[in-house]
Amino acid sequence: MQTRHDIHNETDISLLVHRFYDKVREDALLAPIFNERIGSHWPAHLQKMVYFWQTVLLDEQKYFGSPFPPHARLPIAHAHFERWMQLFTATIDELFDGEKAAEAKWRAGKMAELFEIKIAHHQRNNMQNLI
Ligand code: HEM
Repeated sequence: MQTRHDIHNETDISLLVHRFYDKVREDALLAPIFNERIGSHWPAHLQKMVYFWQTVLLDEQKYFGSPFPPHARLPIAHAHFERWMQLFTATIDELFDGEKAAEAKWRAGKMAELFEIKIAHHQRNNMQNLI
């Protein structure tokens, strides 16, 4: 078996991103949510996510967006975040091993937690506006 190494460069990030979203696109819970929004723009989304993780993990400033707003109105809750994290963790563990690999899982977990709280807040406020 090939030994796993740490995440070092853009090639590693690109492999991580492509493998992860391959899993997402095969997942019965997550695929419809992503496909509904992304439609035929998968190549652009994947490129953006490579830039995002390059920025977060390698300190190469390639992503200049705001990560949260596109998620605010997605019809997702705890189960979706749990599955997202399972697939992300499985992808990292299959491909990499090391400090950056551990940091990727840690950062993803923190962002997932934050997004989940903000989305739940957003959903509650929207409900209140309807009453
Ligand atoms: C169940 C969990 C999640 C779902 C269903 C989800 C779904 C999506 C979708 C559909 C988009 C594309 C939006 C668009 O192009 O209109 C997107 C963008 C993005 N997602 Fe997620 N996401 C999830 C979790 C996360 C987490 C945990 C992170 C961070 C680690 C993350 C980071 C991003 C970033 C950086 C973008 C690009 C934002 C931009 O356009 O600048 N997502 N996500």
